[in-house]
Amino acid sequence: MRLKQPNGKVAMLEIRNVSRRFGKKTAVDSVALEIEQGQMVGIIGRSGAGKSTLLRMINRLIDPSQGSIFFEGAEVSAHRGATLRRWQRDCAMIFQQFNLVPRLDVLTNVLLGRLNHRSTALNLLGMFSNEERAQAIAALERLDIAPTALQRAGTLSGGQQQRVAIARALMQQPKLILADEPIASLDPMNAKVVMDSLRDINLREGITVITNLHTLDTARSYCNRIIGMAGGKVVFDGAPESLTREAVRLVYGADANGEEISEAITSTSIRPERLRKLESAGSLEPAYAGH
Ligand SMILES: Nc1ncnc2c1ncn2[C@@H]1O[C@H](COP(=O)(O)OP(=O)(O)OP(=O)(O)O)[C@@H](O)[C@H]1O
Repeated sequence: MRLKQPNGKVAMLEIRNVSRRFGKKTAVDSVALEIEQGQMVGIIGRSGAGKSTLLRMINRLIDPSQGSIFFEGAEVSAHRGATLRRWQRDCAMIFQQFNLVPRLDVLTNVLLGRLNHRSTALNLLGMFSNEERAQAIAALERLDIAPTALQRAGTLSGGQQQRVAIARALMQQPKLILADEPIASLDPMNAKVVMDSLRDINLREGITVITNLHTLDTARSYCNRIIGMAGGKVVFDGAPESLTREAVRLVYGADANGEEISEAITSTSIRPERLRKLESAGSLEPAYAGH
């Protein structure tokens, strides 16, 4: 059965009372969410709040200890074999550390996004059609990195590697993109390029994007829905405008001195004015200023 949202729309992704335990530790605790097609969702929370574990369960990199996950009415958490591979094709994942094959060239890395679309025999032969190659080049052009196509992926900067990972995700022709801290290893300028690319894919193709973010202001700037997690539970779920100071405190709690966590601490900000302030305070290399 597919649940109707309060606005009458049908939820595309339903997470029904999902929990995940690791030994005695409950990483995700009875999470229930419904996400409509086309949303750009940011998941925020302190380190250890359960954000990665939640994304990994959606993609089935790990299994829930309890509860179930549905996508377009089918129970993702029960998929096995070919059905599971199809789901992992429909649900592309982007990681903080890019997860490219560094010794392979960029074009081949992007073509790897097609693997779950093809027969095992074709994959063993390692042959890609001209059409697939043209699609891969188009994906690289879209991300403005086509000139790197024949370079080894490992020689690219972090920002370029993440763009290759996004191009590879596009090659999967996914219905959903999950991004696990996609900008946590990037400088502010590259972080902006990567977030702009994800937003562009969300807006132009209508692909749902769910992304874990360490930085509150990035979630506010790019997402139309923010989910706040603390201690494995969802403690906030709403539009960026309703993420009040009180809600932020609920998500991030208090620091060791009992003081409220300021928004600056949860921010690497990709806004120029903040960069200038950080630079003049001596906490940022001048090279980042002006982006
Ligand atoms: N494979 C695992 N084995 C044991 N404990 C785990 C495992 N994966 C996660 N945990 C624990 O589950 C909790 C939630 O971890 P998770 O990585 O989901 O948090 P997070 O919010 O994504 O944090 P971060 O932002 O640091 O990645 C943490 O206490 C973590 O130590």
